[in-house]
Amino acid sequence: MSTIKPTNVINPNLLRLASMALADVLTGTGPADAKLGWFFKQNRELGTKDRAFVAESVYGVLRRKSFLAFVSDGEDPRKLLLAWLLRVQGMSMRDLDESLNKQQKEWAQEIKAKTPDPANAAMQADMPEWLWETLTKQYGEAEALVIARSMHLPAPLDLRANLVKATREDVVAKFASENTEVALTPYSPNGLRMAEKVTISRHKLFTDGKIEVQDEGSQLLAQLVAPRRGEMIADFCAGAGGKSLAIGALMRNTGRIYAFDVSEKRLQNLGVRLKRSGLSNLHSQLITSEQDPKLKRLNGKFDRVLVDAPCSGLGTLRRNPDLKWRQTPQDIIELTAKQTRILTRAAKLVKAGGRLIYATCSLLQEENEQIAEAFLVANVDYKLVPANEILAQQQIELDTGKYLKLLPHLHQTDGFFAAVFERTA
Ligand SMILES: C[S@@+](CC[C@H](N)C(=O)[O-])C[C@H]1O[C@@H](n2cnc3c(N)ncnc32)[C@H](O)[C@@H]1O
Repeated sequence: MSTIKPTNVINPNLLRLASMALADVLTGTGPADAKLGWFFKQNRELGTKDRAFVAESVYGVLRRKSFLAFVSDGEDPRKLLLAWLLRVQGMSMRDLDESLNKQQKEWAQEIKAKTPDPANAAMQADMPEWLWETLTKQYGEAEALVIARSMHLPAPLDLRANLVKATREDVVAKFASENTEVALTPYSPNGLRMAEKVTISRHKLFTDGKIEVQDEGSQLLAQLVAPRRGEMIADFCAGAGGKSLAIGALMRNTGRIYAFDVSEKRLQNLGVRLKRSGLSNLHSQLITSEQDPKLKRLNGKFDRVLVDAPCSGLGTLRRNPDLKWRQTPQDIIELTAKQTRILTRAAKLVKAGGRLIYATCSLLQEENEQIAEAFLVANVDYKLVPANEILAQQQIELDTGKYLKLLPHLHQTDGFFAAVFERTA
């Protein structure tokens, strides 16, 4: 839904700046969020509203790029931006009249006149051909289209109450006292969903560590790990610690969590979040790869090992729409090989009777079911534990079968997949 108020925001200079930011992002040479961060550093004079406009328009164009390229006859960022305002945001020529020069007004007329062929499903889905074909093979055309379209909308802002410092009720009461509308997430017992986007990073609840930003789906993965107090847990691909922190809180700061990752920068971010969280049961450890010799002494030591594997991220297109244009079929082949290597190594860390949880934020069977099934064939000392049974034990009413499979249009979360294996010997 548009938050842009044309009359008080858009002006020719802002359109120019947004086009520049978009041009940079469209080079595809790096993630959109990093490119935008760099752009804002170069343009420090931009105020909050102007930044919001630039970010919203860049992400808006990325979500609908193939449709917008069709109606604007190419990938000129100035035309794409105009097309987004007119054809996606529903602005009229009158709304934009004072912001456009003569040439832009001519472009706008042309953009308004073009209509794509309604039978072109890949354009309706707004995906590259290879991805659209893969999804239709997997889900059938009708469901693939619903999934693709659900990714055209931005994600809501989800929070997790940090049980070490506050209950969900405390957090709701605080927001209510400020007249900030917030709903309880339907599945995660500790989650909250903001009715509107707010700048949460300066809110006292956030700076005090009583809340964290975390998609409800990601919170559910921590629930699927089902850690018990006092246990030894490994988060093998911990990144900036979204799931490690949620697991630590579920354990009420008892036991020990090892947060491994190959990225020093991500582990540094985890350190900042860890300080705010008040947890003292989390130990982060940089590794060189899944074969790092440091891991050897930990073989067979863990009750739970989570592998939140590096993946295509195609389940997060609401937040990272650039991924659908940046990923290639070759990337998927390389990722699946890496996922298998990481899962195979991480499995050695699990003790007999312990569990290994494999998770991705991908929509593709190649990265999900196929990895899980091949793992079970190659590792006869593991058996599958149905995800629906684990969630039911946690009093979470969510049954997606033996695997956890979350989709935005069904669960209002990012797209996630998870499989749980138990070590039998
Ligand atoms: C999906 S992200 C993890 C997100 C994180 N678990 C969270 O909840 O915020 C995948 C992570 O795997 C890490 N990674 C990539 N290759 C790895 C490897 N060989 N061993 C361990 N971690 C790896 C990446 O640096 C990245 O942080």
